[in-house]
This record gives sequence, C-alpha cells and structure tokens, in this order.
Amino acid sequence: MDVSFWHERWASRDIGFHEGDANQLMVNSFHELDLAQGARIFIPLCGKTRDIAWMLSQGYHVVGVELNEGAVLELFSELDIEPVASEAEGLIRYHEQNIDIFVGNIFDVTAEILGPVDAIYDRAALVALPLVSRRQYTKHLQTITDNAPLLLITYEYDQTKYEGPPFSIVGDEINSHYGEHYHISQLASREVPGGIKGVVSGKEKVWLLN
Ligand SMILES: C[S@@+](CC[C@H](N)C(=O)[O-])C[C@H]1O[C@@H](n2cnc3c(N)ncnc32)[C@H](O)[C@@H]1O
Repeated sequence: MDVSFWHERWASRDIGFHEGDANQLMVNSFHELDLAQGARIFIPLCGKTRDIAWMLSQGYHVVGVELNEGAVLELFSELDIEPVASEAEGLIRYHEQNIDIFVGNIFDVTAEILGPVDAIYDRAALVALPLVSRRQYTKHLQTITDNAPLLLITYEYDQTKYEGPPFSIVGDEINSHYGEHYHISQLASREVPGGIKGVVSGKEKVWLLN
C-alpha cells in the first residue's frame, strides 16, 4: 500500500474503516494499560478516529501521526478544537493543549519529533499494512517509543477469501513482531458484525503488550 492508495481513499471518501464512535473493545480494555491521568498516548496512523475524543475526555494527552492532512483537519473540526500549525522537521504539527497530530509518513517520525510516549494504541494501523511493511512498522514503532506498552486491535479471518486491507493477523504473527520485547496477552474478542467488508466472517481481537 503506497501513500497514494490512502490519499485516494480519503479523496473518494472510501473510509469504511472510520467508526462513528469510540471503539468498544478499546473502551472496555483501556484500563488494562494502567495509566496515570495525563498519560500521553501515541496513535499511529490515526485517521480521524473518534477514539481520540474518548481519550481526551478521560484526561489523557494524545499524539497521533496521519498521512492525510484533510483527515487531520476533519479530526480537529469534529473535536471542535482550533489547533496551531507549525513545521516539525519536514512534517506538519497541529497542536493544542492536550493533543499533537503530525501530518506525514510514520516512517519519517523520529523519537525526538514524537516526544515522550506512555502507551501506544494501534487500531486499524498494523492491520492496514501488508506483511513486509508490518515488519518495518513494528520495528520502527518499538524504536521511536522505546517499547512503550501497547493496546493493539487486530482482525482474524480467512485471508484467502478477502485480500485486505484490513489484513488478517494471528497471534503467532504478533509474537514474531513483538515477542522479543513484550509480554503479549489477548484481552477480548468479538465477531465482526456483518463480517469483513461483508465478504467473510471474522473476529476483532484486542491485545495487551507490555
Ligand atoms: C485503516 S485507516 C485507520 C485510521 C484510524 N486508526 C482509525 O481507527 O480510524 C489507516 C490510516 O493510516 C493512514 N496511513 C497509511 N499509511 C500511513 C503512513 N505510512 N504514515 C502515516 N499514516 C498512514 C491512512 O491515511 C489512514 O488514515
């Protein structure tokens, strides 16, 4: 998936991945991260997810990275926040009190740009990438966050029935990316209502990595 694939999806409003409300598995599992008030949560490939509104409402700080600037502007508009824009080493940083969103490619984000991270939340980010990029992405994520604890949401389904994205990711693969530095536990799982893109039945799973 190159960057033009995602820009085209935003341009044509082919954004079925966007949920109208905070993700229920995330809401039910977030306490497992055991974070202090004001903790800074990193959301890679954040789109304009409503999960950000939920985290802000719970008193957390959020830092996100998203390729598509239009998505980021929509995010702030829907949050009813007017951010300040600045340049940040080739990326654009949109900032307001408890929120920083960087517009650019995740692979151009360094630990210095990102700043301190208390936890990572990955929904529809790992599963959005093909396998070769997933290897690169998970290594990069661990480097720029110094292996911060991670709440991860994945899909599992028969990959021969639908080509993705989202891609099907099983526990063994998560272990291959993260097993060296993390203890991995599955917290919950639910059937995807209507299946994956209405084509194949699938499960949505939430994992805690710490
Ligand atoms: C499947 S969407 C998920 C968005 C969000 N996490 C959510 O739950 O709604 C994937 C998002 O990642 C963005 N994206 C894809 N590749 C990226 C990259 N290399 N760097 C930053 N953002 C990227 C896309 O523009 C898209 O908004």
